[in-house]
Amino acid sequence: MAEPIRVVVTGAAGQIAYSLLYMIARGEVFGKDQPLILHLLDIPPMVGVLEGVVMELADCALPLLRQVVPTTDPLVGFKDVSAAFLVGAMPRKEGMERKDLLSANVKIFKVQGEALDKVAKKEVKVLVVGNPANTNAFVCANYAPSIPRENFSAMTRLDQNRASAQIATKMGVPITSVNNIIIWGNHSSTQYPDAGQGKVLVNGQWKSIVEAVGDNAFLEGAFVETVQKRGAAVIAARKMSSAMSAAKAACDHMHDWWNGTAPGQFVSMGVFSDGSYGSPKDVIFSFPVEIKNKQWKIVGNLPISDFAKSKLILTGNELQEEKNEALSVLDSN
Ligand SMILES: NC(=O)C1=CN([C@@H]2O[C@H](COP(=O)(O)OP(=O)(O)OC[C@H]3O[C@@H](n4cnc5c(N)ncnc54)[C@H](O)[C@@H]3O)[C@@H](O)[C@H]2O)C=CC1
Ligand SMILES: O=C(O)CCC(=O)C(=O)O
Repeated sequence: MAEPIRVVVTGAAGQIAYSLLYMIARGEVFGKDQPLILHLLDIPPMVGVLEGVVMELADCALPLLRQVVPTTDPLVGFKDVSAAFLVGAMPRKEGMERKDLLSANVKIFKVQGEALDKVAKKEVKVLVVGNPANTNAFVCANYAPSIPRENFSAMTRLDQNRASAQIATKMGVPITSVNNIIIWGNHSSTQYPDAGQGKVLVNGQWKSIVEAVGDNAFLEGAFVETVQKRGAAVIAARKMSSAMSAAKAACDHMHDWWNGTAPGQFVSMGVFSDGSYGSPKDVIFSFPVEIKNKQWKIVGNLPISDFAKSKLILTGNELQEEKNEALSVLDSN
């Protein structure tokens, strides 16, 4: 069997981590033959809860889990890690937009970027889940200059999964019969869920979603809005934000980064923009990517409708504004 790798989950005493840790430790991300040392990072007031999580992980009796390292010190939490799930942050409450969390949360990602820079493996893959995820990932990368920028990403996979589930329901097919739906831009209500390149398996044949659904008003209206507002709908219903589905999406994201995407299939990830598709450069923008040998590549030359272009501009502008605001918060500290 391979040597164990070290994987850190921040916000390890929180609700997403409660589902996420189990999925990782079962081997659902890095493989069923990859032993793991899990680092659990949270803040001092959560030490008691963290102890409970450590007890439960032991009681799960998981064969791949070789050691658990609970800590409140980022320099211990990030030491020698190969993969980092940055979940720990303040979640929004009903009535807030995710960007309302900016001033509180960007400071966390500055400290964590600095710690990653000092003690993580240089090839570490970093997935930012804590909101506002795109801008937090931007901040984290900026404070970790010795780690390649390509190693930082933000999670829009939950939005992709939500969008695929909407289409599967509409078409009455299993979720495995839907692929290549794209989430463009920010993990916020300006994101653009785009079914334009998507495919659906109907009666044994892969067809374009646009043709199979045959309802543009739906694809440009209710479908987009449902996905954009799904996080808020879950908060309104549960009085807490999405957790089980967020944990599953984080596993999907890191799994595909680690293991690659199937030929012809792409997934959505927030990554540093190179200006593709008219997006602003140097913000963390969600694009369709293909992954090989643990390296992602933006899928190029996809046809984009005028409707889609206008949506991409909107979400790109928001990311540019968030980036400026984050930089001014950090400057004033
Ligand atoms: N990108 C996405 O699709 C999604 C993002 N989220 C975001 O994920 C974040 C976490 O959500 P939940 O687990 O539900 O929240 P939670 O409140 O249950 O847990 C957050 C945990 O982070 C810890 N924490 C706070 N500051 C920390 C720091 N500096 N270092 C380490 N840990 C720290 C807290 O003590 C707490 O244990 C929120 O920002 C939420 O908005 C949630 C769902 C989906
Ligand atoms: O919506 C939020 O602010 C928290 C959870 C989240 O990001 C989501 O469910 O998409």
